[in-house]
Amino acid sequence: MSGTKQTSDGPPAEAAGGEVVLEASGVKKHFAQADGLLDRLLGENASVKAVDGVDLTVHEGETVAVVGESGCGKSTLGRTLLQHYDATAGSVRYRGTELTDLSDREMRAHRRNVQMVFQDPLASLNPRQTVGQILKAPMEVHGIGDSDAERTEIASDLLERVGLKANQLERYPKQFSGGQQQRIGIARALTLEPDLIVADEPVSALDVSVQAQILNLLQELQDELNLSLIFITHDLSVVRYLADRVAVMYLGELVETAPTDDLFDNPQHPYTESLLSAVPRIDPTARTDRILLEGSVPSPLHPPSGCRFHTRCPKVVPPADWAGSEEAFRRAFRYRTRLVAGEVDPAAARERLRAEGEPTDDNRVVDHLIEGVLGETRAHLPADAVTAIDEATTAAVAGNDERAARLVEAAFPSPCAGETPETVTVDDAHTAACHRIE
Ligand SMILES: Nc1ncnc2c1ncn2[C@@H]1O[C@H](COP(=O)(O)OP(=O)(O)OP(=O)(O)O)[C@@H](O)[C@H]1O
Repeated sequence: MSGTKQTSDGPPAEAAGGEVVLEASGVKKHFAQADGLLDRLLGENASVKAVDGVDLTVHEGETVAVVGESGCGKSTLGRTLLQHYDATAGSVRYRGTELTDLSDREMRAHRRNVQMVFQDPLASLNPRQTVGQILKAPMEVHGIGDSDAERTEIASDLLERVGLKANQLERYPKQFSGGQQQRIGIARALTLEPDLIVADEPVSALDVSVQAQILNLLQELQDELNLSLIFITHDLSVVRYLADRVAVMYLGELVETAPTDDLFDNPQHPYTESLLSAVPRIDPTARTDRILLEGSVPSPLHPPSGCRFHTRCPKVVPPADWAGSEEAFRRAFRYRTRLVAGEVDPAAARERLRAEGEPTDDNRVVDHLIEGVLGETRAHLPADAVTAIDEATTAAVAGNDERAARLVEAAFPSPCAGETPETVTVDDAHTAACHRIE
């Protein structure tokens, strides 16, 4: 469509209902950290790659949900977009102005445009201040209202707007329930009339019974004030009716971004599929089997090569010359991942055999380990794959973990481990980064 602004990860501005408010491109936030005693002694620092090259665009009046498991980098992304953290690399533009270049004075003035609502409302409110003081403090800093009386009036209006009573201004945060405290947190975020709010897990610390009320409040305020909202959550089930678009984050990167209905109806990335499989469906015929991911998010100190999700992906791609079935490859690949991560434990296997009164010689331990992971799949693997697994497991049982890792890496290569997937446009504003997508 001519004259319509098309952004890399988002829908055309007109389709999204407004101009671009925030545009992040290639944003990284790395935290310096000495990796271990040896590294510290050698002066070598690894960095925690909490956010590692994110493109994200938010339009006026739009809600973009950022979802992913704990530790994927969602909060760090939110704080970096708001410049609470300096970006390690990349660009963050607010209504066309590059934020990473602003002077301290310019940044102070900019801060009123963007605000944050936090997960733990009580921890984010000063316990020694009354609600009135909490709401009026930012107004004083930014010169809003000509007098204390005027600021008190604005604070009273705000309190009523978030569903509390104006006469509660003199109370302290701990005199309120969790849901009410979050209403105060939201009122505080609104004091400076921002354009954009980043809400970081705003309901996950609240009782289920009040979560919907707070979500409804956010939505009402957003409609009323034409706010843009970045909604950070680990729980995809809360975003379906709240978000216009969803960005799925895994280990510092966005793996899929799509309009909400598209993402729910036509997920492309196996990580998105696994998150969606955990979302309860109202329509039982639409039920999909739960995909259980093994383990937790790997450390962002040393993220996996290639596609960062490959160590947990249920759909890892076999090499072109693989002679067996995809399913057999994936079982073998899972074994590779565990051997490489040092998670195959010969001592524990020997102990189990002993407890069951079985022989505990090395050959028996090797068989027991392979049996535990591969089961009947072993019979469906090509002969050279079986040989590689036997040799690698024998090396692990002999204590040579490095050789074990080398053997399985050579026997079970995958493009997912070897090459970083490109971000592909699936459909209009729907993008995903996975080797399975052409
Ligand atoms: N200040 C910091 N210094 C070092 N590492 C950090 C820092 N802040 C976050 N991290 C690390 O960065 C990674 C991403 O953390 P982040 O809190 O952004 O993830 P998240 O997806 O928001 O998870 P959660 O929902 O648990 O907060 C984690 O491994 C975390 O330990």
